[in-house]
Amino acid sequence: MADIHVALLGFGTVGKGVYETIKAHQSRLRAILGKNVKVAGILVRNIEKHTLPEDDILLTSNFEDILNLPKLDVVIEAIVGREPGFSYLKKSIERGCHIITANKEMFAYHGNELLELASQKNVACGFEATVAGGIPAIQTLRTLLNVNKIERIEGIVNGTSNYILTKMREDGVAFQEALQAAQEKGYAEEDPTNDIEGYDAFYKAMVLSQIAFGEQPEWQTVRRKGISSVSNSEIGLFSEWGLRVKHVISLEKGVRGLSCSVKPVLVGPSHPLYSVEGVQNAVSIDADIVGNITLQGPGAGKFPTASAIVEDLIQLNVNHGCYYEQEKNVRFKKDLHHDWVVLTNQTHVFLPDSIEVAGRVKEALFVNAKEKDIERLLEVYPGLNIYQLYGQMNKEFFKNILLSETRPERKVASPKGI
Ligand SMILES: NC(=O)C1=CN([C@@H]2O[C@H](COP(=O)(O)OP(=O)(O)OC[C@H]3O[C@@H](n4cnc5c(N)ncnc54)[C@H](OP(=O)(O)O)[C@@H]3O)[C@@H](O)[C@H]2O)C=CC1
Ligand SMILES: N[C@@H](CC=O)C(=O)O
Repeated sequence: MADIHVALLGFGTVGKGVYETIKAHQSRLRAILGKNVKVAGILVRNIEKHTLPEDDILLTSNFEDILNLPKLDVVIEAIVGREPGFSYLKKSIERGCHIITANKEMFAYHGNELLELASQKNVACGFEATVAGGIPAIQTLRTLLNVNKIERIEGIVNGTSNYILTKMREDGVAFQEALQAAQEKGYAEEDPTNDIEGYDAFYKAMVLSQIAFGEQPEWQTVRRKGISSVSNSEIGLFSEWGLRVKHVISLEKGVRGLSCSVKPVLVGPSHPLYSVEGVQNAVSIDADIVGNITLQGPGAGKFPTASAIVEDLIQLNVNHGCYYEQEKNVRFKKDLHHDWVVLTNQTHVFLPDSIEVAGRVKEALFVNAKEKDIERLLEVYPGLNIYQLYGQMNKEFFKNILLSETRPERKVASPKGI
């Protein structure tokens, strides 16, 4: 039986997950592909760190050794950052290899160029693992929603942030402790700045935007905020009110063109993202024919990510080179009003008439306003913490908050040991 020769660039959490998955599922892969999948070479930064269970795999820190392998069909990239991943994948395509990547930062910058080059060279490019770990969001958009026009995408796409926020709320642990646990579990990047400051989610939003809308918003117009400023006391207060802090990306065509935000928001129990907890991610897609589809599953980690990559391996053959680029969607919607919670921190805040106050509880103002009015407010009062509210700000909502406020002892989760 013939072999498919694969090279792995990177042998960390993801690379090892792919290797072990290929080994453990060889007979299934053989049954689907009619070929054995053989790992022929592995590229790492520092070979001293690694030992391989098989002798016939080339382990190297020199990419040229990989390119010079006598037989090479697919190059799977799971290293960190824009370079050298991009250059390595370009060279792999030029050699005539199919490529698969998990590297969202690199793909947000260079995805189009790689897809174009792959199509010229008649090879395929898989990138399922770049967004939301094991959830098949990319293939759903790429191959299953072609007649539908995508109107809006909303999602929790960073496993580390969701894991940290859940741990802080459920166990009262401090931010740093929760982050360390996420690193130990292989969810967070080696340098977790991208995870906690919202860059990782931003890159994933750009990849989604490209396939859903055929374009990306101007990067500098995107409001990006991570979770590093969310405190245990805020989480405790919101939790008393029945609300959860979630880090959410939102992509939509509005009157001001394609808009995108990446930020922590408040989610009420009636909203589908409320129950997405721990390392789970969710991608919620609104399309004109089908309506809403919400995909939920593990958003990071060794095997969920390996699952996305190995499924891409199957798609290379089944769906060779298929890439449907969404036409630029020219649907315009009204600039909508949203609900927001403004934590004034005792600052006296003057609100313009365009911001309607629905309620006030102690230092929190509950308002209804357009995003641009909130942006203007933040320009005047940069110190305010403002959360968009997902869920309904109705009578029941305020009744619950007022009830929680009149309870004799208010318990606010605080970091352990503080
Ligand atoms: N962890 C996760 O849950 C997910 C990660 N991803 C993405 O997958 C990629 C890999 O992530 P992960 O496995 O967690 O990262 P790790 O830090 O665990 O592993 C990175 C691997 O890449 C190798 N490497 C780094 N730089 C170079 C270089 N310049 N040349 C050759 N090899 C290099 C490292 O070599 P060495 O071992 O010698 O240091 C290591 O084996 C990242 O882009 C990440 O964003 C995507 C989805 C989920
Ligand atoms: N660090 C990322 C890994 C998956 O993309 C995350 O936490 O989501």
